[in-house]
Amino acid sequence: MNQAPTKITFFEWLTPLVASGKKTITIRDESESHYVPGTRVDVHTLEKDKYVCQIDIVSVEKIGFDDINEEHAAQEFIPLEELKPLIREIYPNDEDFYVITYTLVA
Ligand SMILES: CC(=O)Nc1ccn([C@H]2C[C@H](O)[C@@H](CO)O2)c(=O)n1
Repeated sequence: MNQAPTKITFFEWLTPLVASGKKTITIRDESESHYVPGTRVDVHTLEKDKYVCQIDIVSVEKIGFDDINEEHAAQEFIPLEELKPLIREIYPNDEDFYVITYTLVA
């Protein structure tokens, strides 16, 4: 049986939003969707693998690209008109994504 992942990376420029508790979701492709609700995960920067903080995974829910909306943007703490192009840039060929909801560990 596969183990639940214990680490997630974010672009360095996004990590202050995660560490402050302002950003409460991330939208990833299938390859990064295997987080398990109820587990605790270490946040690192993607670029330098620097430890940032810990988060608890709340839920992992499948979503289509076209269904990403203002509510997701608010939870991402990124304007929707920036969020959707960013996701397209990271994942140019995907239509199905996963909303990973988490809480910051104090
Ligand atoms: C390896 C990789 O893809 N890392 C990612 C992917 C996405 N993000 C952020 C960017 C947006 O806030 C959301 C939407 O995908 O997640 C990231 O920080 N690192």
